Amino acid sequence: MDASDMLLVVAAALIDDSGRVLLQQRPPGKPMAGLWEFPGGKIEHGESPESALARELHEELGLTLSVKDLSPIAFASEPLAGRHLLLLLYVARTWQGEPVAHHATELRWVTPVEMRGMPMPPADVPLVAALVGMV
Ligand SMILES: Nc1nc2c([nH]c(=O)n2[C@H]2C[C@H](O)[C@@H](COP(=O)(O)OP(=O)(O)OP(=O)(O)O)O2)c(=O)[nH]1
Repeated sequence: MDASDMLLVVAAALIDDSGRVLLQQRPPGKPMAGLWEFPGGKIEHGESPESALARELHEELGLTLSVKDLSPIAFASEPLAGRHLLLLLYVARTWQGEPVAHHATELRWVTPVEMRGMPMPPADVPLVAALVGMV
């Protein structure tokens, strides 16, 4: 597989003071509609993973984060729709603003244990397991 076949995606586990993580529900009409995901999206040409994630969190939730607020914790590697998804998961505990669902159907703060019972994309399953051990 050529590197250009890779779908490079960054996502964030935003963790609040009580150890809950913010998930968003994918809207109707998109692939995997209705599933719950970590906010984030594709890295665009010329961006670092961290600057892409800060941009996505601003576009999707209206939050402001500095790249130093983002710590890498896990990644997933999965075939997805004829390509190969590399999903890089970061955690953040500080940001500015209150999240607003600009793209998602709904936002929900959940504990990692509650997250296990929510329908998520296949790539997220091992990421949730990694979060359970660290939040
Ligand atoms: N943001 C996010 N994307 C995920 C997760 N798990 C997972 O498989 N993905 C996939 C779904 C998409 O194929 C891709 C994220 O790209 P995206 O959000 O920019 O793409 P999209 O399909 O929603 O929409 P578009 O930009 O192509 O219109 O990664 C996750 O937890 N968070």
